[in-house]
Amino acid sequence: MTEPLLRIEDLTVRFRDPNREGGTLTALDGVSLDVAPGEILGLVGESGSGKTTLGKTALRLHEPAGGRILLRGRDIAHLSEAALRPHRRAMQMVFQDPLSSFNPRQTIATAIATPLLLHRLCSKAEVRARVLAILEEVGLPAAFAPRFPHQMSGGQLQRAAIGRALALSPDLIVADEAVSKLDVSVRAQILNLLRAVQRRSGLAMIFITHDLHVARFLCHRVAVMHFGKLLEIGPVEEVFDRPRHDYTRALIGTLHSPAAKQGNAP
Ligand SMILES: Nc1ncnc2c1ncn2[C@@H]1O[C@H](COP(=O)(O)OP(=O)(O)OP(=O)(O)O)[C@@H](O)[C@H]1O
Repeated sequence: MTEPLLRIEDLTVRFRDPNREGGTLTALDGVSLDVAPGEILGLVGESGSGKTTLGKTALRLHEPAGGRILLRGRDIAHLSEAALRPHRRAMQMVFQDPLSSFNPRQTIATAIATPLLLHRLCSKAEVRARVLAILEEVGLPAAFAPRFPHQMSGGQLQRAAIGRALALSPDLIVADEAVSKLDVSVRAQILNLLRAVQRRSGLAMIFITHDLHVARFLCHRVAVMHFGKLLEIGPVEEVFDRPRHDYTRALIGTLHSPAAKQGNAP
């Protein structure tokens, strides 16, 4: 078996409990899983089950209370911000709401160019051509380069957000409900784009979604989260067609309902 790109071992994350003075809340409880290079792993589970916490902790946007986060074999769980810097480029996140992930006073071209220059991935002379190539890669004509975020639709902005992440040639993208705010017709286009860029670039993706149709369409494997624990993980068809847990069975029940079979897929 190929070495995993990301290995998460016994990961535990606690937050301060806002409802209990001095209390803590365990958002992730001993979660272990691997992500292979070039794989799309879906994280599904109901609200509050720990999906976002897992995605963000994998990228070290949170520091875990326990466990290991091995990125290409190197444990990054407790690295300082300075020691993390070289790894940051390799791990990018795409959020649910593209509008709030862009600076409203910056054009799309500047938003894509800034991280490229910051990480010294191209020179000032090359950056314009690079930005236009990235826009093209995500299906946006060059005319979008000078636009501001409020001058774009949700789908166009999510394309730009994917482009901004791709620009850094990451090994891993965590997409957190990246299509759930989009209209159904646009949703399918963005899912197709994600699938195409993943195939083209060979990057791995953790795709967080509460929508099981979307998970089934896009992901190779799927992990089911429940109350901060990993309930089961396996190839999409296996988990959806032969779930091992009653909870998973209940969660996917809707997928096999007559309405779902009549083509409500994304
Ligand atoms: N920064 C934080 N501070 C305190 N508690 C948090 C924080 N982030 C998440 N939590 C709590 O951790 C638990 C898991 O939340 P998380 O957002 O990871 O779940 P989720 O499955 O992604 O849910 P959703 O689908 O609603 O985004 C919840 O109880 C949540 O309230």
